[in-house]
Amino acid sequence: MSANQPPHSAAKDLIPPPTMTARYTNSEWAARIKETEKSLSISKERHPVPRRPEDVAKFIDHTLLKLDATGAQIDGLCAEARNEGFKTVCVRLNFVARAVSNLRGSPVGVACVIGFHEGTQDLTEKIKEAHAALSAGATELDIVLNHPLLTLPSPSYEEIYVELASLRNLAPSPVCLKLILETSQLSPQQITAACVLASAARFDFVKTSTGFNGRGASEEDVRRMSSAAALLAANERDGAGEGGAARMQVKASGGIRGWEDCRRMLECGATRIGTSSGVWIMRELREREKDAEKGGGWLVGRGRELRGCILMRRLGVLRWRVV
Ligand SMILES: O=C[C@H](O)COP(=O)(O)O
Repeated sequence: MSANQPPHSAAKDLIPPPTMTARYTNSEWAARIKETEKSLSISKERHPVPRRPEDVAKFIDHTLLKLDATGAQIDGLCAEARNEGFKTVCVRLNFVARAVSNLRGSPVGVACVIGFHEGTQDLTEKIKEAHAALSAGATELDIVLNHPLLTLPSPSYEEIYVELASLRNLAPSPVCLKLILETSQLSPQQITAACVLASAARFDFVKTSTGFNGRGASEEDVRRMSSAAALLAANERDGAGEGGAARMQVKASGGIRGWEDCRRMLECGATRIGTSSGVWIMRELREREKDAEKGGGWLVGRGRELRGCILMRRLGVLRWRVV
């Protein structure tokens, strides 16, 4: 099956399964979340970052979610994704079938946003959208968390979990499920809570932002999400928690405009980048490669004083620039 074929052979006839029932009460969830927050230590690790454009491309969801996007723009997006070797194109439901048809025969997947961008649609609506997206051939679903339920004075953890588990039930692996937290709307503790619930519902990714509400991805949020995912997976291995069988990954999205933003997110532990600037990032990387070929070079260090240096030689002059 190619990556952009419907994940279920009979996806067109798929009947949405019944919604899941609650797993724990709100106070039981609250205790689990509190325990996770207590044991959470935010990693300062610098994750290895690829540099070659063709390697970076595999981390990128090439995204076009503007409400006024046209069919021609979606065709262009798909052509760019094919050329660059991006991981997926990320589009709204009305363009999934078009993107699938454009990308047939290529390894580029099609991600569809669900509940975009507020996240407050009821579960039936989200299930309908997810079902339609899968039937049209989406391979990944980026679902917006109903974040107002998490920010209530008494958060509705039960309701959030039922929603996530029901969507996972509708879209089992290998469909890749990402939960968009909209971190700009959440406190650090609420971000941890969302990670606990997503992991318990066996989501593949937690994702920072829609790009339509408040600030986008931040290093702090990505580090917190990545550390929480690692802790939850370790707890699961020890039989002590609610973590997914596999470690959840982190998608950074919103406001990632150039290579420097992209690099910082990968270094903090993101393994997927959602951006509408993918082509510019690739262009920038290629220009850097050309610079290096002209006689300069990249020196990347992890010394105490310098995080990394670019050695550039232009007209026989050596120049150092701290990055
Ligand atoms: O999901 C991805 C975001 O919508 C992309 O946001 P951006 O347009 O700020 O790159």
